[in-house]
Amino acid sequence: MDDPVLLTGAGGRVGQAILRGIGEDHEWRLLDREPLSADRLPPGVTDDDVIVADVTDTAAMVEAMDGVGAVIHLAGDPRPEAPWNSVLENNIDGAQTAFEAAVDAGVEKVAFASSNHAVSAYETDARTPEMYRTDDDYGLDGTELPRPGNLYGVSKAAGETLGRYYHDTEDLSVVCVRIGNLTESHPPRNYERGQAMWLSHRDCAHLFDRCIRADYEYEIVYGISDNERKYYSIERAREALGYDPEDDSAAYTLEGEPRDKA
Ligand SMILES: NC(=O)C1=CN([C@@H]2O[C@H](COP(=O)(O)OP(=O)(O)OC[C@H]3O[C@@H](n4cnc5c(N)ncnc54)[C@H](O)[C@@H]3O)[C@@H](O)[C@H]2O)C=CC1
Ligand SMILES: O=C1O[C@H](COP(=O)(O)O)[C@@H](O)[C@H](O)[C@H]1O
Repeated sequence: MDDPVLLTGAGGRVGQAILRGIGEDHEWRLLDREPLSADRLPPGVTDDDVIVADVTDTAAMVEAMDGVGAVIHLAGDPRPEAPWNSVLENNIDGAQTAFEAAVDAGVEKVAFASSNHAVSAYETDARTPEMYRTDDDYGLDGTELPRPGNLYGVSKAAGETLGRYYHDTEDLSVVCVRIGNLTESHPPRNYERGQAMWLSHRDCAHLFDRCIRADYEYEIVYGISDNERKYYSIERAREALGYDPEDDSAAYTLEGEPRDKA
């Protein structure tokens, strides 16, 4: 596809993992409410391609979407403990503004950054920590109802529902990626939950590349690496998007050391 991709929240952890991995593979328009320093821009992207704006600003969002082929919507409050006023404004209002602006501008597809916290209440006391281990069969595949464990998770479930609404009423192609736990270089240390839902930087970049390139209607997929410990299925991401991850937290010790060097 030749049209630029709008990436909101471009200066954050997920945005930078995407740009470092596939920054040279697409034309970009980058949006964040914080200015982006030159070291956060991929080669060929200049300040002219950067918009400093809040995702709740309708006029700025409509302008940012002009001529865009696809949107990766990451901007929001990522804190599991975030208070209601923040997730209401940044995550729910922000997502609604992004989807509506995409429709207004005739954008074809939107990838929405959802979260494991949209379903974290499935991790009951009776199921944990066993469900984080390889010898346990309990799993989620994206067809289950949301079951948030906090208000941040509620906001992500709301974003998924907004995506469903804009798909059904406006024919917008929407993929909701329930991202696990993104860390660089090694999985989260001494944290079984984090190792079960690890998303490496290169798998993150590849997954969102597939969100830009694949054809889909409405999808909910899990965004994790191919971890041996996983309780989230990545089959739908493979089938609908052509996701083919390379990493597995089992290649590291619980302390995060590569096993071939341990
Ligand atoms: N990092 C992770 O492991 C996970 C992240 N996610 C989701 O992915 C998205 C990105 O997360 P991170 O990169 O980790 O967060 P981050 O905090 O590192 O980056 C978020 C970026 O969005 C910008 N932003 C926040 N609110 C904004 C607003 N109202 N308008 C414009 N820009 C705004 C911030 O300035 C920041 O650059 C979030 O929606 C988060 O909920 C979901 C699951 C796991
Ligand atoms: O949605 C998110 O999830 C990850 C993993 O959650 P955690 O509670 O196990 O740390 C979190 O690190 C990230 O900040 C958040 O946006």
